[in-house]
Amino acid sequence: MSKQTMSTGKPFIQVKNVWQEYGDQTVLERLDLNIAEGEFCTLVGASGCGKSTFLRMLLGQERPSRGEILLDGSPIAAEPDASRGVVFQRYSVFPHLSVLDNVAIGLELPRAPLLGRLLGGAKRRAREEAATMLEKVGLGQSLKKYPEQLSGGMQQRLAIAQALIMKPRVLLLDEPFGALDPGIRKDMHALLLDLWNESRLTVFMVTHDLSEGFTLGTRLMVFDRPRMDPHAPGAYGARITYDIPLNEDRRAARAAVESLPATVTDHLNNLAQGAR
Ligand SMILES: Nc1ncnc2c1ncn2[C@@H]1O[C@H](COP(=O)(O)OP(=O)(O)OP(=O)(O)O)[C@@H](O)[C@H]1O
Repeated sequence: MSKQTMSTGKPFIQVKNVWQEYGDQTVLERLDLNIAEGEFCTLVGASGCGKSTFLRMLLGQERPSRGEILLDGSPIAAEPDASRGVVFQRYSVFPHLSVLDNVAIGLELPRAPLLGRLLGGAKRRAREEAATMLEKVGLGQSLKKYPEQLSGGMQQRLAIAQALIMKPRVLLLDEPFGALDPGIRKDMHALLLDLWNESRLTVFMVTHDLSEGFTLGTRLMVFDRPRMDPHAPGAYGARITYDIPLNEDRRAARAAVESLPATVTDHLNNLAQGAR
């Protein structure tokens, strides 16, 4: 499927009347979404309105209290599996493994569950595959280093390589660049778009940076709590109050921000700032 003509066929992911409640706190309510394969969804909204909760449900780490999420027409697996990769804001790499081993281990463990590590030719192939992926994310010169010897941006490149080596169909990113300097973030945007452009990867990315959301996304989703009862703060959950399709062309995405009514952009900016 070309990224230029996002599929209009059967949705890849269907979110049907999904709610998430913890005790008497409703965090999310009535989420209804259809997502085509290859879409790049950016998720913004005030702190605590359930964006990470939504990602955890997509990952299969949590089940919705009500409703269902379908992937290719079937209920999403109840546990994380190789079809979905995840990158968090804080580096989730293994500190005691080299850069190369951090990526190769993802290939080795599932293929050799008893031994833990592959041997001989299979091991060599896994390491070659890992090295190629690391080259792609710009870490080809750092294969023997350890995570503590890498900068923050390099560690996030490593985390992305670790997720992508498993060839997931869905990549979940929870504020992956939140801890990085602005210059490094720009490099990371370019890297992520390159990786996305050359794959059918469907991306969900939480960000507190609205311009990042508009720059990267083909679709921007705003989480907000439109109803609030001061006497029962947990009574109502957040919903997706804006679901804005963005053009493939990045410049057009920027134009979309400019063409929004000022009241909408002000509201979105307030939400994004409230989230910091
Ligand atoms: N396992 C849980 N048990 C109880 N409450 C939870 C649980 N997970 C999340 N919550 C609550 O759900 C709400 C939403 O949390 P979540 O982390 O999804 O928000 P968020 O939009 O990602 O926030 P932020 O932008 O600050 O990361 C919060 O009030 C949080 O305390």
